[in-house]
Amino acid sequence: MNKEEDILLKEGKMLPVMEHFYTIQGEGAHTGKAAYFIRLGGCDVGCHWCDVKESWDPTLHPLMNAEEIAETAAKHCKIIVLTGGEPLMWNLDILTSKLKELGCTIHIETSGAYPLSGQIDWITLSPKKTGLPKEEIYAKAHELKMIIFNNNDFKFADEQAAKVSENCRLYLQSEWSKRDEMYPKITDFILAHPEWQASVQTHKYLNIP
Ligand SMILES: C[S@@+](CC[C@H](N)C(=O)[O-])C[C@H]1O[C@@H](n2cnc3c(N)ncnc32)[C@H](O)[C@@H]1O
Ligand SMILES: Nc1nc2[nH]cc(C(=O)O)c2c(=O)[nH]1
Ligand code: SF4
Ligand SMILES: [Mg+2]
Repeated sequence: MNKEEDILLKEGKMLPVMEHFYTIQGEGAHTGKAAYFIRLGGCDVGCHWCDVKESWDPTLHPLMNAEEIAETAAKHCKIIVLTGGEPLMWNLDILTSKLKELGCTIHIETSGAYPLSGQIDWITLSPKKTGLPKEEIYAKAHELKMIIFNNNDFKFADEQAAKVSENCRLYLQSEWSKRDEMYPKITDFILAHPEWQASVQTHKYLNIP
């Protein structure tokens, strides 16, 4: 990245966009709703099971004008999901203020490993041991979505749940390749701890993006 691009990124005027698409939210509290997804490149959290590793290197994704991407998204629908990669690596101020001006509700999918920026209406926090959330985001999260890859992840889920607000919804989602092994365990866990709910990556069953 050259100096000029670096400045535009810091100001949030340009963002590395890996892909943007209109689909149905597959996970969490808003499952089943039409939403426009904007997937930003760049992540250094390093989950070995990440289902979008192609997003990690931000230099592989074209820089797009933040206001233009907002306009494109808002033409399709009014629920916009910012994801990645790790969307909070970037300054989201310009993108989100344009989306707000266009009447959108803005959701974010984040590990919380970087400081919050922009105007966000719904925060889905999915903490990772390899890059723990910044302390400030716990109180602001609307849903906590813990990925269960192995048995130790139930303990990590409980520890993270102790840090969010009382109103925050709590979800357990199996890591996709472990779903046959982990959903029976998630079921038992939820029956014993009914404050938790199950989240399934429904878009993968529907064969949609
Ligand atoms: C690809 S991440 C991008 C947003 C952000 N970096 C994060 O991790 O929250 C979007 C969501 O997918 C989840 N996820 C990623 N890979 C997964 C997998 N193999 N199985 C289940 N969920 C996965 C993440 O935990 C996160 O909730
Ligand atoms: N349909 C659909 N729903 C999703 N919810 C969170 C996703 C993500 O990758 O952040 C995602 C995704 O990639 N597709
Ligand atoms: S934090 Fe999100 S994008 Fe980054 S590696 Fe983990 S799941 Fe993938
Ligand atoms: Mg996904």
